[in-house]
Amino acid sequence: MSNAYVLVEQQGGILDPVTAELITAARNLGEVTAVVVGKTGTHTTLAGELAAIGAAAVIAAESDSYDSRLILPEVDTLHTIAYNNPGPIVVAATTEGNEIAGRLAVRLASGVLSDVIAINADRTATHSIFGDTVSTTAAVGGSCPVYTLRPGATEADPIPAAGTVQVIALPEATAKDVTVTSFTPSEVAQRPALSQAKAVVAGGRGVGSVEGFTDLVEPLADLLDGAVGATRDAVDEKYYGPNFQIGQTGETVSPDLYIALGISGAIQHTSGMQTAKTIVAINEDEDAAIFQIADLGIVGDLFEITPKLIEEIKQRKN
Ligand SMILES: Cc1cc2nc3c(=O)[nH]c(=O)nc-3n(C[C@H](O)[C@H](O)[C@H](O)COP(=O)(O)OP(=O)(O)OC[C@H]3O[C@@H](n4cnc5c(N)ncnc54)[C@H](O)[C@@H]3O)c2cc1C
Repeated sequence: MSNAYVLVEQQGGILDPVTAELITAARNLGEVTAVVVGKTGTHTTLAGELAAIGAAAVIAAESDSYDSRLILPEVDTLHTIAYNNPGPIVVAATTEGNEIAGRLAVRLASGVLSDVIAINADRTATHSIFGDTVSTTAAVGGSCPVYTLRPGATEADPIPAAGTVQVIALPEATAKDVTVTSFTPSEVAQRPALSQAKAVVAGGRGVGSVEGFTDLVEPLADLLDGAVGATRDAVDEKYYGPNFQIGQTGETVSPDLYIALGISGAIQHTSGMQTAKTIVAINEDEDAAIFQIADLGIVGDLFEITPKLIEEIKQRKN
């Protein structure tokens, strides 16, 4: 049977849920080998989970110096493995994943398809383009085609597999490596990450101020155990941080529930959230474009409606 490689997304030995999506998508291409690149011993906490979500084999390339290196450990490892035993490679379409994919494709003389939403058995892949209004299918050449898969686009379908572990040496850093000399972790939010949240409450320019976010958007998100998002205009107005921007030039989210407060529904925003399962919009303009994709639309003043909604949810929770 043909094989496919998946680069495992993990932080300090904790598996990122996107890995299950990568394995599900890669299964169309063949038996999946999950590749763990990290600090010495990382695979010991991950191997069982990787088998449970469908890795037929796990290859771990680990080194004590991993934390002080960027990108090249993953590129070197996947290059070595795929050079010796060619097969398609699937990584997450993150900033790092896209860079790894580009470098790998050059080294392996294969094509790369970025930000795909599905991978097909014939090695073609599906893109969603023009603000997610059109789907296209693209083919890619080479014996080790590289795909970056958009997080949240594929529903994880874990089918347990053998997960046979093999540990290989991670080459030590050379003069080509970027070495991290100091590291300050970013502040960890109490709320779930936007890309993983089951519920997202997003505010737009209509929220009107920083206080609009802290008094209305955040409390509603917290009641739903959800994440907070924002439009670019809300970010540009400095109502909320740029890390929370949703849309073409921000995050793409696919939650079960998306609540849009004071958001007009510009295509650059909706391209990042229109795959949400249920969309609720509150906007005082009945012609706002967001209502075209909303499952439930409320025409009215968000400053009147949101506090009532918060109160109602609180009462039902008690
Ligand atoms: C290249 C490019 C990339 C872009 N990328 C992104 C992106 O990634 N993400 C993104 O979001 N945008 C992006 N944009 C910007 C996008 O085009 C829109 O300008 C933006 O999404 C609009 O944000 P908004 O809905 O908050 O603001 P507006 O369009 O100004 O809408 C505000 C809405 O709030 C409503 N409102 C006002 N007051 C109230 C109230 N009291 N109660 C209820 N409703 C009220 C209004 O009726 C209005 O519909 C991009 C633009 C370009 C050109």
